[in-house]
Amino acid sequence: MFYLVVAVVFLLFIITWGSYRVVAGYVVPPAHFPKNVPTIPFYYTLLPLLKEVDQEGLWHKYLKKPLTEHGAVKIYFGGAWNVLITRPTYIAQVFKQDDVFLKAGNHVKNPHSVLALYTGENIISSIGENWKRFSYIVKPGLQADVDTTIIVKNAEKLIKLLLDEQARKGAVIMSSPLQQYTLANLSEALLGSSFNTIGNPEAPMTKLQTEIKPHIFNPFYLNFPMLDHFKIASREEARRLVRKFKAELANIVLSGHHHKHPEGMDSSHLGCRLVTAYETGILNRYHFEQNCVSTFLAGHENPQILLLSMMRMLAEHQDLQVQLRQKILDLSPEDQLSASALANLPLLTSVIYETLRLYPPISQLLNRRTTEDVLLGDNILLQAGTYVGYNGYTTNRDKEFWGPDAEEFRPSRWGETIEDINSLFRRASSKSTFISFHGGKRTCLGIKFAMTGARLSMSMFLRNLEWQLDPTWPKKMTPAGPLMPKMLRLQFKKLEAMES
Ligand code: HEM
Repeated sequence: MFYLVVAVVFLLFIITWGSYRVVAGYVVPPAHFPKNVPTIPFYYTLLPLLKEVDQEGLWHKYLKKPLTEHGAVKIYFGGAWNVLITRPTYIAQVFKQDDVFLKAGNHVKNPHSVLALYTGENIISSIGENWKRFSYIVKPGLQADVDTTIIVKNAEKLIKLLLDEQARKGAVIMSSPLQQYTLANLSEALLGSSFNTIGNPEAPMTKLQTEIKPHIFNPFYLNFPMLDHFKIASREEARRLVRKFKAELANIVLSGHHHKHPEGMDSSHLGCRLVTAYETGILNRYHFEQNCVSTFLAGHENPQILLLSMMRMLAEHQDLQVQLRQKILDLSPEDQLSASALANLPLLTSVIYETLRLYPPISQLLNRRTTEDVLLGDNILLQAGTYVGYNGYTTNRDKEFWGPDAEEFRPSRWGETIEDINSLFRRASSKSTFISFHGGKRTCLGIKFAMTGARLSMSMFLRNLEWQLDPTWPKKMTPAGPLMPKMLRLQFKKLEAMES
């Protein structure tokens, strides 16, 4: 009997200890993580699961103080503990020591997850020879001039759609029309095919995205990707949708583009380069699909979010909307639709940069892992294998660089002339105090397309429309994932130019 009791007690002890170790493995950071960096409580990551939250509200309550005081925190996200950094000098170090802080995308972190099936190995997530090969294919296509008449024509369609919606409902929820618009620009101007999205919510690319997104951004699986090891019915459905989406996207790019550019890899057209690379075996089917997906996501989501935030800012700052509209109308009608003339309009560029500074679409990114023990700054020791990421929302508001009003929307801080504005952009990027486009060797390759699209779109909107916030919009940001105004609702008025 005595031995039975001892055995039971021993067993209970082992079970309790084992469970504690498993739970503790999640709830507290690993022992080798730096002790001189504060820890964000584990439950922070679960808040979007428990109640309705707003990313900006969460930032003010939990992240702002420790991040501004220490420049780094330990945080649980994506099934692992990470060191999240924000101090510009730390970020500059990470961008510079790219091989020590090596990119580690979802396909490396959680290869079994639905997220990894979705994003996979592509130009954004890859490293080494694959990254060089993908860059060789994609970079010239993104650096070439695009046919801007496509963007103008799509903007005309969008404006009609917004006015119809306004007439029918008295206000417009902006995310879906802007997604349809940026998808049309991406497919027609960059890929040379057509997703046929504007005014067509049933278009396969829009519909599949709408179905996939709740699975991908489900905070439960984002935080506990290990659950994707199990055959859960909803996750199997998510896998089916992701596979369908990838196959359909690849087929649209292939069939929409076939033989349009006979010059193959000498072409500077992105769609042509991707298709030729696949047809000549430079890319296998997997890498072709994943690079189509990364182009699809980066190429439409970020521009969509930028337009959402910018329209919100101009709705909240009516004086600026009037001023910017006047600057555009002061240009000749041709220049109002010319990418180069608009690039020389200081106020337009400073409004875009200021929006991106305060509201970087990718506000937090945890996608690096140290390949060796390394000292971050003077005194934060990171062991090999530590996941590292950055929070651009905090870094872009660095008071030492941007001044005491760093949290205010003030486009004039960028300067009055286009030379001053561009020079501050370069200085802030090189000092890692403006990281909305990332930085260093892995800087965003789509800046030119994004800026051209944003300038032309704003010119078209301002020439034809006046807008304000719908007074019932609750001014909330998305709870997690890409940072944008949640369900932004605007009210539009048609301007005279439109009627003629
Ligand atoms: C406002 C618009 C945009 C913003 C704020 C933005 C931001 C970013 C950020 C933060 C990264 C780093 C991502 C990471 O490391 O995971 C990135 C990389 C990249 N972006 Fe963009 N992006 C924008 C538009 C675009 C567009 C329109 C394209 C066109 C397809 C594009 C293509 C890329 C590519 C190819 C990379 C990978 C560069 C590399 O690793 O070599 N981006 N972008």
